[in-house]
Amino acid sequence: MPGAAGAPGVSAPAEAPASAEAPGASAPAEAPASAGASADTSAAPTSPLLLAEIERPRSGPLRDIAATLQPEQDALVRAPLDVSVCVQGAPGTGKTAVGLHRVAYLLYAHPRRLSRAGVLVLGPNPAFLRHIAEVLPALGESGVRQSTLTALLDHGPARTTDPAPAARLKHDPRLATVLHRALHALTAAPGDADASLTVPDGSALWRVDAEAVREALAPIRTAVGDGTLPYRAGRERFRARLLALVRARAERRAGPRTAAWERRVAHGRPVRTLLDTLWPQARPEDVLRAALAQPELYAAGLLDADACEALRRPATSRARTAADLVLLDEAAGLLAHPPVFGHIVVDEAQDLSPMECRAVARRLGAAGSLTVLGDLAQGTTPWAARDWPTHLAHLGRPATAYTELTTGYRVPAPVLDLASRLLPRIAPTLRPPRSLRAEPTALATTRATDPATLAAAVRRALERPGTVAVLCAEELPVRAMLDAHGLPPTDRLAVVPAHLAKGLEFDHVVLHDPAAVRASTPRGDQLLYVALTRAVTSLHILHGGPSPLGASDRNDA
Ligand SMILES: Nc1ncnc2c1ncn2[C@@H]1O[C@H](COP(=O)(O)OP(=O)(O)OP(=O)(O)O)[C@@H](O)[C@H]1O
Repeated sequence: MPGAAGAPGVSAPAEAPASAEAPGASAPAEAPASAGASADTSAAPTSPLLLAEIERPRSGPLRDIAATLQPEQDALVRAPLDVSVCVQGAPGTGKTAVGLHRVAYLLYAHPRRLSRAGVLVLGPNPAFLRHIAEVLPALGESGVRQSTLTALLDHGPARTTDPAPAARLKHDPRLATVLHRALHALTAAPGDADASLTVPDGSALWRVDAEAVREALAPIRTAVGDGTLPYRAGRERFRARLLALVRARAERRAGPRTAAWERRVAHGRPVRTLLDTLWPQARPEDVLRAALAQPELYAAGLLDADACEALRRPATSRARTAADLVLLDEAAGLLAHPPVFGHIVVDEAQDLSPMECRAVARRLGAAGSLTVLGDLAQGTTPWAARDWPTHLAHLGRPATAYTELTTGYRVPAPVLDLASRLLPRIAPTLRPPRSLRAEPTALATTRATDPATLAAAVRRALERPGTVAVLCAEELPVRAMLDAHGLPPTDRLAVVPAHLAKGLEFDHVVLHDPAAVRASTPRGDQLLYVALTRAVTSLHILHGGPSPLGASDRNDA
């Protein structure tokens, strides 16, 4: 393993361990706080260099932190390539930064293996990808694919939406079995395969009887049935077996055959017709359509009648929802394996559904490893992870090493302490984070949400250096309020709906109407937790009702 001096942009801090150890030894137990390594820098004085670096005003996207990487972060960055790591971390503990520096380090340490196998960084949305886009190039790495999951799956856009119950069901891992059964039903069971093969060849006719065809088909069908062979590869293997049977008969009577003869027979009409009967061509859409048209047929023992009804869609429907794209990917994965990567970083992993986790797992090579970054407390999707062991199993790496980070670099202490009041409700097993930065005047609250108060709060924030964001439930009404007061969006001022703020950070945040943010989604407490934890320097909360989380109204941000 190269020494600290070698890796470009990933130099070890003075206190860093000399060699990389896998953080944590095993998958987390049910209560993750007790498992693996955990952060506690309470004894270490905070270096002025580190504080200056964190507090340097933002003028653009996330920066590299190579010069001030902390020992607990460095150990994660340098975990060996064949070790998958899961980092549970409170907001602003440096998970994203760690994941990106790990990519740079691994590419430095294993250039040939990883440039051949490829590295993928998955983020929750395009705004997040823009936020992190500069880090890897700054560390000297430009060949890494950075993508959202939807863009990676590449099954086109969603054209409509599912009712909530149907969407939840479609993200349920039992749908993998439903699709598998639907595909399996497309092939005739060997017992039903009463088809023989007759191949005309000049003046000869080569016959393979139905019994021999059945025998050829059975083991291939079993391999596809138990998931060891993709469907399309099964069809080609069946074709090859049929060809071998015809060739054996022809060679017994007429001597050796040529490669051209083999090609002609393998792709000629008799073999093609038999294949289409016993092993028809299938597209992902066919599998999904079949499964949703008659869910009760394929979901027996898995889903009850109500669930089947919620899933049902006429076979003629061309509707395509976001969840359908994930199911199409599952079906496509049954037909043929997608290209794989040598290492995948999954950021905001807590928000993936089990079916989305499977889409990630499909793209990880057999020898590949994962860096899973997330926070159970920030799970805002209806299917967000409730615990890591289950999630890591869906990601195909149940034995992933687990680490919990609790030292907050981004968010000042008064703000992080306020947000942490939500933790007993949203993630009771997690330990509250501890901010590295005291910043006693970082938090202000005002009991008013009207446009004039909002504009005044924004103007006050703009007087200070750095970026300003208004976080809110809905973007357009807030933009209209600011426009009316001569405050259009600029390089320094953004209006961001809370559900798109995940992973982002701003020097100053004005949180407009937290009650509306909370009410905007069933996992409103989690969304509020995200919104409360985006500020590096100041958070000003404008609220209409009782003070959020019992914060006393103060106007000193
Ligand atoms: N060692 C460090 N030195 C300097 N800055 C750091 C360090 N660690 C983290 N930071 C800074 O803290 C901020 C938060 O980091 P990051 O976005 O990686 O946190 P996160 O855990 O992914 O947060 P979230 O859960 O909100 O997505 C960033 O500005 C990052 O550069």
